[in-house]
Amino acid sequence: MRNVLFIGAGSMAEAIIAGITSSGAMEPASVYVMNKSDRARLDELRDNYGITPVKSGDPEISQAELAVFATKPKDARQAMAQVAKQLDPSAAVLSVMAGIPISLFEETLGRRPVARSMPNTSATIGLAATGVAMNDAVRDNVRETILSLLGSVGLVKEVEEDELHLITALAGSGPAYVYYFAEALEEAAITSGLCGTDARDLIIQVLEGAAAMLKRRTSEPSELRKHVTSPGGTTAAGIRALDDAGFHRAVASCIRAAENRSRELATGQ
Ligand SMILES: NC(=O)C1=CN([C@@H]2O[C@H](COP(=O)(O)OP(=O)(O)OC[C@H]3O[C@@H](n4cnc5c(N)ncnc54)[C@H](OP(=O)(O)O)[C@@H]3O)[C@@H](O)[C@H]2O)C=CC1
Ligand SMILES: O=C(O)[C@@H]1CCC=N1
Repeated sequence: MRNVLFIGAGSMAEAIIAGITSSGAMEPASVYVMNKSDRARLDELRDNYGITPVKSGDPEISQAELAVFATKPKDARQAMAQVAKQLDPSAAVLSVMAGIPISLFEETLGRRPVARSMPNTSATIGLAATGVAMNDAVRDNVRETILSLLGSVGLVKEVEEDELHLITALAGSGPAYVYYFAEALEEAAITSGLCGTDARDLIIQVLEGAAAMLKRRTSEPSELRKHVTSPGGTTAAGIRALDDAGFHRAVASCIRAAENRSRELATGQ
């Protein structure tokens, strides 16, 4: 892929730009970025990553082989309209927007290869967990390019388009749940008397250690939990308190609410 155009220059665009430029998947100068109006933001991305800011009407738009749509879902139609006349008919589309269906790109930008993905902000450090669905105009070479581009910023699973709602709830939003859990742990630790720095350092190490243990895949999560839980001990008391507070129910509601919201976004709500 020679030239990639990002339409939208917010946190998700930056996470992917950081990932693909630092991994060497793309030459920074071949990465073009446009937004709605925030020129200072484009300059910041240029200074940090060496990418090329562009605006509507610039010739780079018609040179793009891949257009990455990364605006908020509510701005999707306007963003498509902004480049529709200039995009080359053979340019492929990669969307990272929650809820926006492949069919909307086909209707607005004409029949062309479209991949709809759901990465997450851990793309910044090459650790995204991404789901992607593609239309049948995507040929093998474009599929490989898209999978390798997304693969350069983390793990990628090719899925059916309808599954992306659940993947958005689980993996797109997922880092926020972990940060929220970290916030809650830190608040509890500080309230109970630990200093902020110690609490933060210990929590980060707990999360990193537990993720690394899970990643070895030598034991099920429930087995790993049992190894920590001595009968009549502290962990059992803590888990009982989580269960009494409806932990499983809360997590299930969280995923269901996020999945439902993704389905609503697909209908323009
Ligand atoms: N944040 C996350 O964790 C994740 C987000 N996503 C998806 O990524 C998308 C972007 O989210 P996020 O990066 O957080 O959003 P941000 O609000 O950070 O960024 C949105 C960007 O879109 C630009 N924009 C708005 N309208 C237009 C337009 N008409 N033409 C060109 N650019 C436009 C904005 O420009 P300006 O500032 O000039 O208005 C801004 O650069 C969303 O659809 C979200 O669902 C997916 C996975 C994870
Ligand atoms: O909250 C959102 O809508 C976006 C999609 C997944 C993560 N952030």
